[in-house]
Amino acid sequence: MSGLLVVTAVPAEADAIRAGLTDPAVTVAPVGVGPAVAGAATARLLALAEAAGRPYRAVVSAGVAGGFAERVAVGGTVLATASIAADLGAESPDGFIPIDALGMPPALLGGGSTVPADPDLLAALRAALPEATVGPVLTVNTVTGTAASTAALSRRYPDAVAEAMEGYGVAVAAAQAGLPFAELRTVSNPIGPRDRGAWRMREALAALTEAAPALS
Ligand SMILES: O=C(O)c1cccc(C(=O)CC[C@H]2O[C@@H](n3cnc4c(=O)[nH]cnc43)[C@H](O)[C@@H]2O)c1
Repeated sequence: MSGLLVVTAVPAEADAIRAGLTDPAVTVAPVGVGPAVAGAATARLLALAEAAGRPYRAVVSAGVAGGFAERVAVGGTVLATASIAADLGAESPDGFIPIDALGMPPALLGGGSTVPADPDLLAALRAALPEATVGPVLTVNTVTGTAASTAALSRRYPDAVAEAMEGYGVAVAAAQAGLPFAELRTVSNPIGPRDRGAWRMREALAALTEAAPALS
């Protein structure tokens, strides 16, 4: 059995994690931005490792994220209790309806729009990162960029601590392979009106390096 597979979106996130890793059995793979490419690439990496007789033992989606300002500061670290596909569903005049509430047969929904973190893996990460903010992390296809959509998202997911773009896709790939999953994020920007210049990427990448020893 191989070690842990850590999936990031971009190479800068992978480099930051590698810089802090203490366990040589951890593989870090940058696979692209968004849940579709992240899910497909993770599934392929898991299948190749299994076919080679060296299956991974667990999967972590890791990288930077937007944080809900009242719950986590820029530069802070977040651990997901669940990864939620926040925009998977239907709009209606009465508001957003999550895919789970559309009346589809359960077999068509996979795990639904919420994939909980593996309890043991999450407990190990929490023990190693006691300062981390813990709560649901949303997966979005579109970076939230207005005050109105931030407020709407916050109303729909009042416990959510952060949003990113890959966690749910990676989680579904891990679940299909029967592997434990967790999501670890560091906050590069507050969720809110778009201000790309205010993203603190360097600070968030440094926090990823600091958190990396927890990945073992
Ligand atoms: O400049 C942009 O608007 C932009 C749009 C998409 C991706 C990026 C990246 O730099 C990719 C990195 C990665 O960052 C995660 N991330 C960071 N902050 C947020 C956020 O506020 N909302 C959603 N995702 C965020 C995400 O996982 C990207 O893959 C730049």
